[in-house]
Amino acid sequence: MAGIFMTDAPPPLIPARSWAIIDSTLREGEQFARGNFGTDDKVEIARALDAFGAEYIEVTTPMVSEQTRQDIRKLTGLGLRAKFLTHVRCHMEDVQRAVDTGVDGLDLLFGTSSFLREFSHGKSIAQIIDTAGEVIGWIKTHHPELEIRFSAEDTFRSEEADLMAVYSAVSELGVHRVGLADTVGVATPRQVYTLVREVRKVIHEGCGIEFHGHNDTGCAVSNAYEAIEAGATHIDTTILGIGERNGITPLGGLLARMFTFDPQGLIDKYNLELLPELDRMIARMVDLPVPWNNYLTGEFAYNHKAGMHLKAIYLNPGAYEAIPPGVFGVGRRIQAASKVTGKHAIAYKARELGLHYGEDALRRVTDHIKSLAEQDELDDAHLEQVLREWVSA
Ligand SMILES: CC(=O)SCCNC(=O)CCNC(=O)[C@H](O)C(C)(C)COP(=O)(O)OP(=O)(O)OC[C@H]1O[C@@H](n2cnc3c(N)ncnc32)[C@H](O)[C@@H]1OP(=O)(O)O
Ligand SMILES: O=C(O)CCC(=O)C(=O)O
Ligand SMILES: [Mg+2]
Repeated sequence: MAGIFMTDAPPPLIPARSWAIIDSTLREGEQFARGNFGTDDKVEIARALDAFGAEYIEVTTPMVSEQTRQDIRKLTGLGLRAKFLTHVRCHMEDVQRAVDTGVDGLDLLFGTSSFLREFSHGKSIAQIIDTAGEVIGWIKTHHPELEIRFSAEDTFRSEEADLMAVYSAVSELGVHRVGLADTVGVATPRQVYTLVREVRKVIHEGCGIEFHGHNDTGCAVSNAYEAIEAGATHIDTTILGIGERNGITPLGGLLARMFTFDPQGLIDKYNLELLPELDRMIARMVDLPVPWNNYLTGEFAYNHKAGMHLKAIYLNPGAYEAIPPGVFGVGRRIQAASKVTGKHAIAYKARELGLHYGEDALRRVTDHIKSLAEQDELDDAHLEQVLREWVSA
């Protein structure tokens, strides 16, 4: 057994240092149905993400309103360690407004699918490349200190030849990162893996690759994982996954997935025990509960109930847990008094109370508890009462 990770851990397949989080709760999260953060909320979110250790915080474009522009200035003036990026259209006016906000970089985007070319901005691929040249050239001349990312919005419904033309053009213009966005959540993990590998071939060596994945078909976490496996360097997340429609890769889901490959790397990089606070903070701000089955922090994410599980859990929690909850600041709940319980769990509970049963008595009290629980769940007090009554029966 190797420490808290229960097994002779294999060497990490994907080192945590090979990728970074761009948390977009303050951008994509503002596009969530109930994401309407005031200035104080934004400051609280940014400070919490910074305390957690998020490498980047993405904020909404200053084009939204004068208040948004002032809020960005306030956030970038907080002196946080996390870098701020603002998400702007690949458009001169937007960029010129954005460079004044104190951010560390600009996340440019331009839709490349036929849907967005026809129904959003109306530009051809050649016009997109020309505009990108003008905009990126201007930023590099006037603000060489800024990180520049260029994303082909709706990447996974775009023609591959168009994508390669756009990505190689912006790479030659010297962007720091290119973005692949699964804007409508339609990509499969294999498509994400393949496309990231293809994009890597047409961009310069030091160019990062960012992945942004929506969760419409339930693949946002798997797709982010495949992107990393294929060589992506940055993943967009939001706290609780909030975003347009049903949202994007949740921070907690990404952490859970990646923890299994390099636990120590994640522990070194982030203050993981702050995750429950982050989830609760956003739940409060959007006035919704943390989902019961939320990754790591949901009320029942670490609830153990079946007798076969409980027997093993008491001996070694790793038998039925991939990730030790304590690392993420959460506890486990052992639900021993249910109809699906078994004698080992009951014996364990009894021992905790200093009670001991012979084998026959243990079988009988277990069956009694199972039949009581058929009618209604027993709470701990009721279980204790039954165990005490039956030991002397
Ligand atoms: C998938 C995503 O999440 S992308 C990010 C989405 N984020 C946002 O929309 C940020 C919040 N948006 C806003 O506040 C507003 O939409 C603004 C300020 C950006 C623009 O507002 P308006 O000028 O009123 O335009 P409106 O929102 O109705 O339409 C979108 C405009 O952006 C243009 N556009 C869309 N994508 C791009 C792009 N990548 N580069 C340049 N222009 C673009 C459209 O052509 C349209 O402009 P048009 O009226 O000249 O055709
Ligand atoms: O800029 C990006 O890469 C992502 C934009 C976005 O939110 C999306 O495409 O869903
Ligand atoms: Mg999005």
